Amino acid sequence: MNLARLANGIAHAPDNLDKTEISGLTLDSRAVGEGFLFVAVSGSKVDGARFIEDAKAKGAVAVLTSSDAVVETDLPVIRADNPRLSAAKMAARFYEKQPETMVAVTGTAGKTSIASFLRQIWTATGLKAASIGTTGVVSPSRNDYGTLTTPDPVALAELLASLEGEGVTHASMEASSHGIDQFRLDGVRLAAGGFTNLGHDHLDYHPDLESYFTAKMGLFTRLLPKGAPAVINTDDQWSGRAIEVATGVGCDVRTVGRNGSLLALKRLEHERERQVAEVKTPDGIQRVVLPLAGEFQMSNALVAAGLAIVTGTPVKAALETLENLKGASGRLEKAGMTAGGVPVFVDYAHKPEALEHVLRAVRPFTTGRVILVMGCGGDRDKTKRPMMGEIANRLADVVIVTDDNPRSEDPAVIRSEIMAAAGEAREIGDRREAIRAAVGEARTGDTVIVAGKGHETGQMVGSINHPFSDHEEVRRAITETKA
Ligand SMILES: CC(=O)N[C@H]1[C@@H](OP(=O)(O)OP(=O)(O)OC[C@H]2O[C@@H](n3ccc(=O)[nH]c3=O)[C@H](O)[C@@H]2O)O[C@H](CO)[C@@H](O)[C@@H]1O[C@H](C)C(=O)N[C@@H](C)C(=O)N[C@H](CCC(=O)O)C(=O)O
Ligand SMILES: Nc1ncnc2c1ncn2[C@@H]1O[C@H](COP(=O)(O)OP(=O)(O)OP(=O)(O)O)[C@@H](O)[C@H]1O
Ligand SMILES: N[C@H](CCC[C@H](N)C(=O)O)C(=O)O
Ligand SMILES: [Mg+2]
Repeated sequence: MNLARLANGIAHAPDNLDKTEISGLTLDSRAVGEGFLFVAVSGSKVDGARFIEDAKAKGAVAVLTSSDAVVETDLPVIRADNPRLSAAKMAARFYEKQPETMVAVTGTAGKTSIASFLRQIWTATGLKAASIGTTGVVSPSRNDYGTLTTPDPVALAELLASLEGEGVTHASMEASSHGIDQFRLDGVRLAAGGFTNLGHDHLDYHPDLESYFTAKMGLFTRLLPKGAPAVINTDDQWSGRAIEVATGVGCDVRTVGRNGSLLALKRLEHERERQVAEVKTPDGIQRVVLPLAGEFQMSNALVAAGLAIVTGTPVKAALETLENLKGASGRLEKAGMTAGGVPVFVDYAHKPEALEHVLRAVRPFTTGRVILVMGCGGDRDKTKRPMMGEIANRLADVVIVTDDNPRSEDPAVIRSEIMAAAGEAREIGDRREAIRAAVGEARTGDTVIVAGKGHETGQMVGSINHPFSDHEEVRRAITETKA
């Protein structure tokens, strides 16, 4: 694409760019190819401007950087006040196509589940749908493992174009606070947005909870077009504030939950691994069956149904399809059952509120003890550690503290910070051994939860990701215990 056209109205380009053709763009010099525009931004670790010469050596033909950056290069330099935002807009212009109906969901917990549920509702009603998020990308023709919750803007734009090329018309995606803050979604043409809840997470990145909330609200204040529907869960401490913000910027706010204006949860009965609800809808009361345990899953299902409804799915169909929903991988997922009939769940709770919800969710059908295996990630918000230790100690009967992606930190130090608040908890650093111990001591009536890694397929120690799956380890432990 012609560079002058690519930059037009998005960034200030020198006058002589009419003849420069761009074959791609990237924020990472390591990904530059022949004929690329290199976007040099200052990051949390380094200043991308340091890599302009590397980018040039790899074939970059122009640079986009901030208005005030001092750069020395003979490549043409395009300037913008906010080069991350400009990069997202340029990527959208470069790749052009996107699924016709794009929906993004934000909040501390439930995004992956909702993105998956929404894709399943759309698919069940005959649409070609995809979901994009922490667990990867799922579409009628792919099931790719993911790394980031919200991909970088260029990868995202490329992905959306390729989904459109596959014939996908509806796509749901997760908007992480990092993603919103770093302008990764600013090129996405959104039809609707959703909000789940706000809890303690990522306070290593955001200065405090208030700024974390403000970042999340960027979905409504910046990313949704004026008048677009915003589906908000009513049952969180932050729901009122989120409704206020979304209403204030002119979103068409529809709420779901106990006091929902679109979908109101009137009665909820928990059975062992499913729940039955009565939901008040604009078309009257409808019975809803959800084949998943945990009240939080009902909340997620209602947000997903709400998002389907505001993007055109009939109310009755949206709620009926919930009966066949599959949980997202590693979200309170039964990974196996011991010989004594003890269910062993793998769950992605790696933050306080999630852990609390999951421990509460299994209590109604646990006649014996709740046995929990948990840890906390290295190089991530350290203040979560004692909070999660305290919750584990208060809500589980047996707690085994183990490793969960120590990354560059000393795993023993991470464990000790959890242990300091975890009462009688036991410490078994080796996650495989910890899972084996939990499964080994489970008796009929107990429930085992292995928390923190969910769908992940590796244990990150230093910078090496060692293959590791909680699902596999649970199955192995069950087999070994039976033998
Ligand atoms: C803290 C964080 O979010 N960092 C993201 C951010 O990096 P940054 O801009 O701060 O990077 P930096 O290392 O300081 O480098 C600055 C710039 O120089 C560039 N560079 C760097 C080295 C080089 O050799 N050449 C080069 O061009 C980098 O590509 C970057 O553009 O922008 C990059 C490009 O989009 C992201 O890849 C990177 O994600 C890192 C890998 C990451 O781990 N992010 C996590 C924390 C994250 O985003 N998580 C959220 C939430 C998860 C959830 O709870 O669901 C997510 O959406 O996944
Ligand atoms: N609505 C909810 N309220 C509280 N906890 C939840 C809710 N939904 C899911 N959880 C808990 O949070 C974990 C992560 O759920 P999910 O992956 O759907 O959320 P997420 O917002 O995508 O999280 P992440 O930001 O880590 O990717 C689940 O395994 C469960 O423990
Ligand atoms: N997207 C989350 C994943 C955390 C998963 C947990 N297993 C950990 O390593 O802390 C993050 O990067 O904070
Ligand atoms: Mg997620």
